[in-house]
Amino acid sequence: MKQIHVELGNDSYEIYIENGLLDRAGNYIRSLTKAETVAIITDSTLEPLYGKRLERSLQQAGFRTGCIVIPAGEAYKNANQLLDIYQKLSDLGITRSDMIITFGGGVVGDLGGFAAATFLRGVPFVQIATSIIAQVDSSVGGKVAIDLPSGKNQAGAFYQPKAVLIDPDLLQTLPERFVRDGLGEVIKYGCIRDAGLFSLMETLDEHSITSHWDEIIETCCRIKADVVEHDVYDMGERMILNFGHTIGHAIERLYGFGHYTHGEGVAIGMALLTARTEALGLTEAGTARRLVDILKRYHLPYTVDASADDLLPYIGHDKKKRGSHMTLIILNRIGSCRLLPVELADLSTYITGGTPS
Ligand SMILES: NC(=O)c1ccc[n+]([C@@H]2O[C@H](COP(=O)([O-])OP(=O)(O)OC[C@H]3O[C@@H](n4cnc5c(N)ncnc54)[C@H](O)[C@@H]3O)[C@@H](O)[C@H]2O)c1
Ligand SMILES: O=C(O)C(=O)C[C@@H](O)[C@H](O)[C@H](O)COP(=O)(O)O
Ligand SMILES: [Zn+2]
Repeated sequence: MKQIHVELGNDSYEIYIENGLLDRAGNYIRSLTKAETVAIITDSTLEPLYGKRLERSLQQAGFRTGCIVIPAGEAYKNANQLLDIYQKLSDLGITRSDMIITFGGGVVGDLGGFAAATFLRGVPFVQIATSIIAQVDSSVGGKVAIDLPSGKNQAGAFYQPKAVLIDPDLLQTLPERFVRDGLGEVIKYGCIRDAGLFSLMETLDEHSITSHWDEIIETCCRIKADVVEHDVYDMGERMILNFGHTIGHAIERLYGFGHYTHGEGVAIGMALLTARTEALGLTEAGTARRLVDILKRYHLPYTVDASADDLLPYIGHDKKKRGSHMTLIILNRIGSCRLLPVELADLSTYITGGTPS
């Protein structure tokens, strides 16, 4: 069992990474709370696969359980589903001394976490992360949100979980497309902070990487915990976790949520921006090539059939926009990045669609 502490004062918590953890989740959660009732928020793919196992573990630990199932996919990370969850939490009689568990990928974690943050002005919650994106990124750090017609994650909160439970065994049922999707975020971690992780991924492929999940999940969670501990409210350093997201989020919104997965959008965003910053002499020569090569290796996209003019209206809603400037995250080289404040009028120098060039 691996345990990573996230030090955030009164909001501190532990990340537990352990194969088979799902069946022991009840005991872990019992050690955190005297709650009578636990509301599980999950999706329509996960509930039939694992719902009974999770409920059994919770009931054995003395909890009364209720399960709220949302339709699977990014298209449902929205206000309608949020209202539906509020109603069901109310029907279950959830109080502030009870507990919510988000059991799923990043969509369930973000949407269910936002419900936890806002229902009764806040009910404690635990993230049980089931996809690669959730196990390496979204379950840690307390960003919870829903999408709005104006763009990704446009309504949300910073609301930390009481614990994060990660069972890498669950990845065995994750569909291939979402394995690749998650690798988009793992490649991001290599780019921004860990040249060794990036090099390791250059020696593996989508099959051999499966025997490295524990190591990769731990590495990414440690980076994320460290970044979040320094800047929980995303005022500066935390923005590095947004590398590739400015263009990526605009692509997700432009094509309709769910057409491109989040990791696919981030992959294209990293490739396009890095090609541009390398051409401008801001990024070490050869970096964009290595990035495109690793995206090809894991069958991730790096081009988009859209222009800068298509993307710029959505980029205008990015949360890194402050007044008349936007902060971009650019690579110095693989493993090292920096924040680059750019006047909005100059954004088109950096933002492109099409193919990295
Ligand atoms: N809050 C954050 O810090 C943060 C970080 C990264 C991404 N995100 C958000 O996360 C979302 C993407 O996450 P995602 O890729 O996990 O999406 P997701 O939750 O939609 O999961 C992807 C698909 O895989 C299925 N699935 C998940 N785990 C499974 C398992 N073990 N077995 C079988 N099927 C499984 C889901 O049902 C879904 O169909 C986006 O909305 C993104 O914005 C948030
Ligand atoms: O935790 C963060 O901070 C991140 O930026 C992690 C990202 O991978 C994640 O996609 C996040 O939800 C994006 O946040 P947003 O503030 O751009 O909506
Ligand atoms: Zn992301």
